[in-house]
Amino acid sequence: MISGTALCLVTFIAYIAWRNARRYTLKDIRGPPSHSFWLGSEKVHQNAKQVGDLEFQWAREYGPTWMTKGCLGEEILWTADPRALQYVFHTSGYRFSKRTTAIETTRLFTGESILTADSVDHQRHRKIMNPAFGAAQLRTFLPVFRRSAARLSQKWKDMIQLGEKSDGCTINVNETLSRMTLDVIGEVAFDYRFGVLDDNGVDNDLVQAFNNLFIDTLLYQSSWDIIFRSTWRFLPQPVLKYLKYLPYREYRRFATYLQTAIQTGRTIINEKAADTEKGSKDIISILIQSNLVEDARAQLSEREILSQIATLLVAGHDTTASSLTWVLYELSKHPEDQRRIRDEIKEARANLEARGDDDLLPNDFNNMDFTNAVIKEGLRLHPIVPTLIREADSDDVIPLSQPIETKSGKIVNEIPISKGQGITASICTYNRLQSVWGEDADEWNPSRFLDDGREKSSLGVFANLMTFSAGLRSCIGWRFAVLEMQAVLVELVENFEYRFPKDVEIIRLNAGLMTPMDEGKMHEGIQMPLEVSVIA
Ligand code: HEM
Repeated sequence: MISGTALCLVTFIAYIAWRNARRYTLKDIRGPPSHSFWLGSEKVHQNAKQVGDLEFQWAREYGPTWMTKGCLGEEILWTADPRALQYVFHTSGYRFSKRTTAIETTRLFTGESILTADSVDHQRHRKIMNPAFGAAQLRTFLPVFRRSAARLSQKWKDMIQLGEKSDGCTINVNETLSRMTLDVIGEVAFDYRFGVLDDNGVDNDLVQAFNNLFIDTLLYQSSWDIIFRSTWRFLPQPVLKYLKYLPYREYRRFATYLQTAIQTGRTIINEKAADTEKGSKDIISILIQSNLVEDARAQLSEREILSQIATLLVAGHDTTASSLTWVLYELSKHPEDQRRIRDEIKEARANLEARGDDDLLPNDFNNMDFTNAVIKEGLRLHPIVPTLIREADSDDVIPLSQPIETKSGKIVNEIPISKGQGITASICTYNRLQSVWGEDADEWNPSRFLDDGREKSSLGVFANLMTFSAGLRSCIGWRFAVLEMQAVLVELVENFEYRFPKDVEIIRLNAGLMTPMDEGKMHEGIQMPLEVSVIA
C-alpha cells in the first residue's frame, strides 16, 4: 500500500517536473528565496501581515519585475512594470488567460459567468452585458445612489444620537457602507429590495449565504489547500467540474452561496417574466433584452444569465464599499482634505441653485476636481484587488519599460517566456511606482491628480490606475463604481466629520478583496472604526 502511494507521488512529481521544464526559464531573474518545494513563497505571500508589504519590499530590492517560486517548484513572473502590464492586459488581447486556479475558484461562487468565461465566450458575455453599463443607463441609477446615501446618512445620525457622546461616536464605517451598497446593487441590478441597511433583510437567505463569504474561504488558506489548488492546472476540465462537491467547509460555503444566488435569480427572473408591463430598467432586465436580440449562437443560456446575478452581487457591492471605506480612512487622517471637499460641494450646490436644478447630476460630480482627486488617490493607494493572475497561452516576450538586472549581471529590457508561464500582476505595487507617481508615491497626496502631467501615460481604464484592471477583461462596472463613490462621498463628507480613533491600528488583509481589520480586534472581523460627528 505504502509503496503504491509512494509510486503515485513520485510519478506525480516527475510529471510536474516534466510540465515545469520549459523552453525559457526564469532562473536568471532575481527574486526572493523559496521557502519550500511544496509551497514556494505562496503561503508566506498569502499570510503576509499586510497586503502588499512583501511585494513593495521585493520591488525595492529587485525592481518592478521579479521571480518567485510557486507551489511544486513552479517559477512565477511578477511584474508591476507599466509596459509589461500594458502588454499582458491590453496589447495582447486574450493571449494571457486567467490561470486555472483563479478561474476554477471563481467558478465555485459565480458559476458560468463573465468572470470565468474566456476568449470568444467572454466576448459573448461582454457584448450582452455592455448595454447595462453605458453612460445613459448609469444616469438612471444616480437617484438610487443618492437616495441610498441619504438613508445611510440618516442611519449614522440616528446612531450618533443614540450613542453616549453627543458630539459623535465611533462607527464601523465598512459594515454600514457594505449594507448600503448591497441594497443599491439589489435595486439597480435586479430591482430587488434587500433592505439590509434598515436591518429588515438580514435574515434573507442570500444575504446570509454572502455574509463573510470571503473571510471564511480565502483568508488564511491552509497549506494543503494552497498546494491542492496549484495542482488544478494539471487536471482535465471534466475532473475540475467536481470541485464544487468537495466536502470541505470552504467549498461548501461557496456552493451554498452559488445555489442560493441561482435560486434567488430564478425567482427574480420569473417575476419579471410575469410582469411584462413594468418595463424595468435594472441591469438584469437590460441584459435579458439585449440577449433576446442576439442570434441564438451568441445568446447567453439561462444558467449563464443566472450566474451573472451571483457575479454582480460579488463584484458590484463590497468592491465599492471597501474602496469608499479606504477613502474615508484617509480623510479621517487628513481633515484639511475633508474641508476642501466641503468647499467644493458648497460651490457645486450654489451652481445648482443658480441653474434651478433639484440635485447634483453626473456632470456636477465630474466637475468637482478635488473630490475626484481624492477618489482616485484612494483607489491608487488602496486597490481592493491587489494582484491579478494570468498565464501565457503561447511562447511570448514581455517588454519592460524599466530594465532589470539579472542574477548573472545582465541588464534586460524584455523577458522571453514559454507557453503556460504564470504571471502575477502586482497592481498594488504598480499603483505606488515612483517612476509613475513621483517620489511621494507611498504617501497620500490627492493633489497629484490635479497636476495633468501625472496622467500622461495611460494604463488601465481609469486615471492611469490598474485598480479596475485594463483591456478586454477590465472592470465592466468602473463607471458605475465611480459615480456611486462620488454620490456617496459627497453625501457623507457634506454631513459628517471624520477623525481617526486613538489606539486603533488598521491592517490590510487578503480575503479575496483587500480587507481592513483592527489589529487589536481581529476576532471581530472586517473593521474600520472611525470617529464620526454630525456637521451642525
Ligand atoms: C471600486 C469598485 C470596483 C473595483 C476596484 C473593481 C475592480 C475590478 C477588477 C480588478 C476586475 C478584473 C478582475 C479580473 O480580471 O479577474 C473587475 C472585473 C469586473 N467587475 Fe469590477 N470593480 C469594482 C466595482 C464593480 C461594480 C460596481 C460592478 C458591477 C455593478 C463590477 C462588475 C465587474 C464585472 C462584471 C467584472 C468582470 C468583467 C469581465 O471579466 O469582463 N465591478 N472589477
